[in-house]
Amino acid sequence: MTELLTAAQMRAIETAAIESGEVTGLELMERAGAGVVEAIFEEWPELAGADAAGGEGGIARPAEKGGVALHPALPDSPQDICEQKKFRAVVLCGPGNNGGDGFVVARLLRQRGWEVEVFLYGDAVKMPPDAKANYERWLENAGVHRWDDNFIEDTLDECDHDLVVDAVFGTGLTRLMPDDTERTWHGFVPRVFSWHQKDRPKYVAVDIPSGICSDSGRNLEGAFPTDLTVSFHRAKIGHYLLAKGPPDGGTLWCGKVVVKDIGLKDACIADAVRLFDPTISTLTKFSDTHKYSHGHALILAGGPGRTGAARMAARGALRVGAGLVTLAVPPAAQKEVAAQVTAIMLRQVGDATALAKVLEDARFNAIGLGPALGLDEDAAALVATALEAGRATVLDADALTLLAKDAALFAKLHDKCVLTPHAGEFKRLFPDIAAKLEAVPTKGPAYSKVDATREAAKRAGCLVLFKGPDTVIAAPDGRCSINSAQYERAAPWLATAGSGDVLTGFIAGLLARGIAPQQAAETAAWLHVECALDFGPGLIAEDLPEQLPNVLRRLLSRP
Ligand SMILES: NC(=O)C1=CN([C@@H]2O[C@H](COP(=O)(O)OP(=O)(O)OC[C@H]3O[C@@H](n4cnc5c(N)ncnc54)[C@H](OP(=O)(O)O)[C@@H]3O)[C@@H](O)[C@H]2O)[C@@H](O)CC1
Ligand SMILES: Nc1ncnc2c1ncn2[C@@H]1O[C@H](COP(=O)(O)OP(=O)(O)O)[C@@H](O)[C@H]1O
Ligand SMILES: [K+]
Repeated sequence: MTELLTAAQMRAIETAAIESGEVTGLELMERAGAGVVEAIFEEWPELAGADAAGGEGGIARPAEKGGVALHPALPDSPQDICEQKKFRAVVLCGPGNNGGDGFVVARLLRQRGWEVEVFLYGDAVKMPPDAKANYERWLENAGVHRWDDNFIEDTLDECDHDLVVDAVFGTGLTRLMPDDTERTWHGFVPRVFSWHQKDRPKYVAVDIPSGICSDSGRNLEGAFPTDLTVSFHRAKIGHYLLAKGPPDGGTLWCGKVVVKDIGLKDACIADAVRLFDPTISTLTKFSDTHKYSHGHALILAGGPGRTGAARMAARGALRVGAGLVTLAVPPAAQKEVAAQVTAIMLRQVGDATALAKVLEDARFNAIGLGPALGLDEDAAALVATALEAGRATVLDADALTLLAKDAALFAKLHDKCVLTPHAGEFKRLFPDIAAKLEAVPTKGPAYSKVDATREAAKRAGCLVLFKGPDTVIAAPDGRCSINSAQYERAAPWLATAGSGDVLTGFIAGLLARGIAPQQAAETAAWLHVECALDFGPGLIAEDLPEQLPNVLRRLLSRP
C-alpha cells in the first residue's frame, strides 16, 4: 500500500534527511526539478526532441543578481517573446521552494535549447536559501519577469508555447490564492479544459497545482488546473481527494499524477493515510473444509416491490466468497424474492422478534442491512436487533437514515460495524462534521474528507466508508485509506442506481469470511471499482457481482 503524505509529514522527512547529512536541500531541489523535466519528456516524448544546442548561455543576457526588477535585456511585449520558433516554455515561479524547483526546471529546459520565460511571484529577497540560490543561478544567464497578471495572460494568449510550468505554490500554500494571480488563473482554466484545442501548450504543475491544498485537495480559490502534476517521494493526500471541479466540469485539477523519486528514504509514519491496494492473501483465504468455514451472511430485504436492492447485495456477498448467503424477507415479499433467486437461501423474517430468533443461530456471522429496508418503526426495530446481536454488520442506505434519526440506535453501534454513507447520508448522520467539510476553506491546510471520515469513525466507534470517486475509509483509531476511482482508475459509470447495494453485499460477504471490518471494507471498495473498470461504460449494478470472477482470477494470477 502506498502512503499518501501531508505537507508536514513530507517536510519532516526532508528535514530528517538534511539534518542527518545524507543530502542537502539544494540537492533535493535539483532532483525535484530534474524529476519534473524527466516526467514531462516521458509524458510527451515529442517535446524531448530539442537538442542541447542552445545550452546554458546560448542566449546572452546580462546578469542581474538579487533584484526582482524586470530584467533590462528582456523583451517587454508578448510579440517580442514570440518572434522565434523553437520549443518554448513559460515557467511561473512562486516565492518559496516550489518556485525554487521552477527555477531548476527553467534552467534544465534552457540547457536543452528551449526558449524559457520566467515570471516570479513575490519578493526574491525573501526567498528561502535554496530557492534563492537557484533564482540567482538562473539570473547568471537569463532574466526574470516580475509577476504581472495581464502580461502573463497576454503572453500565454499570443505566443505559441509548448509548455507552461506552474511552480507558484506547492505544499506551502497557507491561505487563499492571491488576487493578483486571478487573471492568470482565468487564462489557465479555459485553455487547460479545451481538450480539443490542437497544439495548445501542455500544462504541468510542480508538486501540486497552485491553489490546491496538498493536505485536503481543496481549492483555495483560483487553482491552476494542469495536464500533468509531478510530485516528489510520495503522492500527497490532496492529489487523491477530489476538489470541486472547474466551472466547466468535474475534471481533475491534477490531470495525471506522477511521483518522482528524489532519493529520500521511507519513514515510518504511524498515522499516514494509505492508497489502498489489496493483498492477495486476503482473497485467497479459502478454507478446504466446508461452506460454513467461509461464513454465512444474512442480508435483510425490504417489503414487496423493494427487494431488488437486497437481492443484489446478496448476490454480491455470494460472489465475493461467503460460504452461504440468506435473505431475510418479510412474508409479504416471500413470493417475489423466491421467484428471482436460486443459490441464495430465504428465511421469513416478519419483525424484530423473528430476526432475533434467526440470529440465535451463531453460524450467521455477518449481517448486511439498509438497502430499501424502509424507514418505519419496524425497520428501526430490525436495525436495533441486528446491532444487539453483536455480529459483524454493514449498515447502508435506510439503516443509516434510521441511525441519524435516533440517538439511542446510534449508540448501539459497535466495533464490528461498518457504515457506508454517500455524501447525503454522511450529512444526515454527522451534520456538524459535514458542515465543516462544506464550509468554504480560507486557509491551508483545509479540513478534508479524510479529517471528516476519521472524526465520524471516532464518534460512531466503528468503521466509516465515505463513498465517492475518492472513497475514504477510516477506523475509530485513525487508521485511514483512500480507495481511488480517479486517474487511471476513473470509472464514473460506477455511479449507477444500486451499485452501493452491491458494495454492501461485497463487504458483508468479506465480513462473513472472517475478514476484519477495515480490511473487508477496503477490499470490497477496491473490488467494486475494479469490476466497474473491467466491465466499462454501460454497466448496471447487476453486472458488478457477475464481473467479480474475472477480477478475482486476474488478481489471483498476479505474480
Ligand atoms: N519538502 C521537501 O521535501 C521538498 C520540497 N520541495 C519543494 O518545496 C515546496 C514547498 O516549499 P515551501 O515550503 O517553501 O512552500 P511553497 O509551496 O513554495 O510556498 C511557500 C511560499 O508561498 C507563500 N504563500 C503561501 N500561500 C500563499 C498565498 N495564498 N498567497 C501568497 N503567498 C503565499 C509563503 O509565504 P508565507 O506564508 O511564508 O508568508 C511562502 O513564501 C514543495 O511543494 C516542493 O515543490 C522540493 O524542492 C523537494 C523537496
Ligand atoms: N464518480 C464516481 N466514480 C466512481 N465511483 C463513484 C462515483 N460516484 C459514486 N461512486 C460510487 O458509486 C457507488 C454509489 O453508491 P450509492 O450512492 O449508495 O448508490 P445507490 O444508493 O444507488 O446504490 C459508491 O460505491 C460510490 O463510491
Ligand atoms: K505548483
